[in-house]
Amino acid sequence: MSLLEVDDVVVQFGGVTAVDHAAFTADAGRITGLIGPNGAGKTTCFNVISGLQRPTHGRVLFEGRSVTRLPVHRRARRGMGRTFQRLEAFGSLSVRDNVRVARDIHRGLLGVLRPSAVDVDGLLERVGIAAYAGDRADSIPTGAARLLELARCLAGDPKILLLDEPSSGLDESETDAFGELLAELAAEGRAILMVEHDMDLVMSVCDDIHVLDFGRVIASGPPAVIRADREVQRAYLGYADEPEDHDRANDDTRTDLPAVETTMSIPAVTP
Ligand SMILES: Nc1ncnc2c1ncn2[C@@H]1O[C@H](COP(=O)(O)OP(=O)(O)OP(=O)(O)O)[C@@H](O)[C@H]1O
Repeated sequence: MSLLEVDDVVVQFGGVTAVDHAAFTADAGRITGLIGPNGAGKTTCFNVISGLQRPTHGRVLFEGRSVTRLPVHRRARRGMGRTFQRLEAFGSLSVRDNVRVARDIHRGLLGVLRPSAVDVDGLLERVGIAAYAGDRADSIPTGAARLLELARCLAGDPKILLLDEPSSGLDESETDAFGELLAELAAEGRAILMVEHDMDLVMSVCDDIHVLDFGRVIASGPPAVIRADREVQRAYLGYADEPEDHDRANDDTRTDLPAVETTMSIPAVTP
């Protein structure tokens, strides 16, 4: 049984079908990528999983039980943690206090009665932003703010981490360190489901990948399978059968993923 199961989910906004009978899973101890072109329905799926969006049809199962009708905070209590594309920290609080607040909110009344085992400074150290602990959250670089989001999420000790564009704003060495941290978090038994546009990161850290296009899951599998999938290549690049038309693919306005072109283009044919 998978920790998280998205079962035949449909989301309609008026006449727009944002998610179209999507079904996929995320397992404990594994890193799962949810990828797809802009507007494919990735964030809407995250909203359905975390409880911000009620699906028009379908279910979300967590640990084998439906959470489809549970509000956000009750899903969080069950062990679902989420970061957002837009940074959500309290700007006027220090980095350390932001994580403290996240930890205490998660624990609710219990937090007042019993000290938490979550070591806030240890968490800052772990995600690599201990140097900013005393700084106001709105004064730190974007990459550090992105890692603060992760620390705030980890403060609730989630069983699954739902990460929305977690590497945006990170430089190359920060992204490498971030990939290693994700692998460690998964090795501890957490499930990680991430929406991510950096294909180098996705292809190097994910165990499983689900590809959405126009709200439908068009492919699921390990990175090597996804990389070779012709429908995925078509969805991302606008071509699959005519590699000589690469320049035309570059003009495809639905493709804003330059990293994909280097990592997912059809391998050159050697004579
Ligand atoms: N609240 C809304 N009302 C109407 N349409 C919406 C709403 N939210 C999303 N959509 C539409 O649903 C579709 C899926 O959007 P969504 O943001 O989930 O895609 P995405 O894959 O996360 O895109 P991106 O990579 O650009 O963040 C898009 O066509 C979008 O315009």
